[in-house]
Amino acid sequence: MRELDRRTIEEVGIPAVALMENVGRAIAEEVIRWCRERRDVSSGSRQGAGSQSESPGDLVPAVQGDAALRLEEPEREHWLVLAGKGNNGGDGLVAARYLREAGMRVTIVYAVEPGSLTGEAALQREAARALGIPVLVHGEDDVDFTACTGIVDALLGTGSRGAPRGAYAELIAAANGSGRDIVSADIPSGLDADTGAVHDPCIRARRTVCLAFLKRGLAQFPGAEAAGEIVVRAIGIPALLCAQQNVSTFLLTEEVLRTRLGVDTARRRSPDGHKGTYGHVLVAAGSLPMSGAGLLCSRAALRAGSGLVTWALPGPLLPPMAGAAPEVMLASATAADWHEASAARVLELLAGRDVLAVGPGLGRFEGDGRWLRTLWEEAACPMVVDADALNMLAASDDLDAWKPRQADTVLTPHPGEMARLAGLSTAEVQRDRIRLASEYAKAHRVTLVLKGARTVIATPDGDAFVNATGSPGMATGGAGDVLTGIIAGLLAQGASGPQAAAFGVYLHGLAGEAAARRRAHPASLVAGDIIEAL
Ligand SMILES: NC(=O)C1=CN([C@@H]2O[C@H](COP(=O)(O)OP(=O)(O)OC[C@H]3O[C@@H](n4cnc5c(N)ncnc54)[C@H](O)[C@@H]3O)[C@@H](O)[C@H]2O)[C@@H](O)CC1
Ligand SMILES: Nc1ncnc2c1ncn2[C@@H]1O[C@H](COP(=O)(O)OP(=O)(O)O)[C@@H](O)[C@H]1O
Ligand SMILES: [K+]
Repeated sequence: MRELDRRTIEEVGIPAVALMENVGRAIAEEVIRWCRERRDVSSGSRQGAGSQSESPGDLVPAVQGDAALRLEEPEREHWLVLAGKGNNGGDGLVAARYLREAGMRVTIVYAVEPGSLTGEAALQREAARALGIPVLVHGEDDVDFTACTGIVDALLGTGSRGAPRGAYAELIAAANGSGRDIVSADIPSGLDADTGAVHDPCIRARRTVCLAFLKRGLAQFPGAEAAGEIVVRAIGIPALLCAQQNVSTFLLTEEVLRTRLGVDTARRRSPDGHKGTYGHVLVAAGSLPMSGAGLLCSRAALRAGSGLVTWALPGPLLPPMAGAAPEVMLASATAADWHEASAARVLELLAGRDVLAVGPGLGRFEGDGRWLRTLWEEAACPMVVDADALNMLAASDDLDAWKPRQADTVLTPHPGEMARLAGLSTAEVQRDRIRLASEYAKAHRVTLVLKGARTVIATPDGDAFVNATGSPGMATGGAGDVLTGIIAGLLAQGASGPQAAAFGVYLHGLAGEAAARRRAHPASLVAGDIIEAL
């Protein structure tokens, strides 16, 4: 049993069966929500075998007053609930009851002889039996997966060890092979909840109802792919215990942004606000071959709501960039290319400005480590460090000797940059993204944004947030420069480092999704589209 469950049950005295009831209900609600959304997408088209079968015993759905458990024409649905012999199976059996109460057809498929269930799961077996929910037993009865409209995977949960064996493996393979939508209880059966290792076989879920808190293995690839959409649902474990138990990894939702991070997700603007109200970003970025990076970053900062943006760039870039984005102010930071002493000019330009974004498209130059160190130590305002500025940071072997920054600092590495920062290979970074990001953020007192699908935002205090917004179309040059601008723009409006980083990543992903929808194909997305979708 998980430590949190144990403490809730033994120390607080909440009965295990009460938790299981909450779990099963949450799973049923998510199944019903799935059915509704699926129907919305297929605009009412009837599907599956449910439509040709009778409703369960001509029952009138008993949950008509409960919106989360209500479904129009529930008899069109016939779900199989695959139940293992442990508590995960017990969760599924409770869900079966609620789905049945909603008027859906439900058949329980036991992986093992039901008489072998014990404890709370055995109680649920009896309740399901008393209600007359149809039962099949793997190995004894034929299970026709094609006759169902969806599958609840309650085979294996956090008590699972190693690759699924025997009946479990056979049911997982059959469920995947059926092509039916699968909603998993807690974790997709076959996934290691801690490491994210995907065993063979492993359920391929459309949605995973993760119970009580985000399991790390679900939040990162390849586990994330098996989990599908992740929903974290409360199950009655007191928040106090979660805090004491150091639950520190969260799925980044609007609610988490509001409650855990204190973000005003409505982004209210004061009716009498003026451009000065919303801050001024200085972007130190761009070089001749990579001028667009600075432009994208500056435009994104404005679209994120910063009142003013000035782009500090090499003088020779000024004429070609003039007018490229009329809203962006330009300031020459050096007569020719970037050089070590130009840090002083950037600091001069920072006077009266609120945030420094540094890195996109800079390139590397002689003395760049000292250049960055000057900015790091002397810029008293919040700072976002990206791209080549991260490589400068990584190349500096005396980072610990740098004067610690007092203002918020946000680093935004992609996995390759993170590898250089941490002295690891990219593969090693990807293997354990959450732990690595958290350790780095705590050790260096920065907010670290480890980019890529399911971006991780780690705070200096040890929290980690996993973002689920975004589109594969965002794997395109310049998308990271846009993110840097967004985070800087939010910092300029008064957000803290963790707030700006988390909200920025969330908004960047939403904009990427919207931009991808606007194109004929996500592959056609370019970074500028993300800015236009903000
Ligand atoms: N009271 C609690 O502790 C609560 C637990 N909850 C649920 O309980 C789950 C954990 O339950 P359990 O600890 O009972 O464990 P599981 O239900 O995950 O599985 C344990 C059972 O599966 C078998 N098994 C393990 N690995 C296997 C493999 N590779 N192949 C085949 N069989 C395997 C074991 O022999 C055991 O019978 C959670 O994921 C969650 O769904 C929730 O109901 C909330 C409350
Ligand atoms: N498959 C994906 N799903 C979601 N977001 C993605 C995906 N691929 C890339 N992104 C996002 O796009 C951005 C790419 O940034 P980066 O690699 O720094 O590109 P660049 O340096 O070209 O700007 C990051 O924010 C990353 O999280
Ligand atoms: K499961």
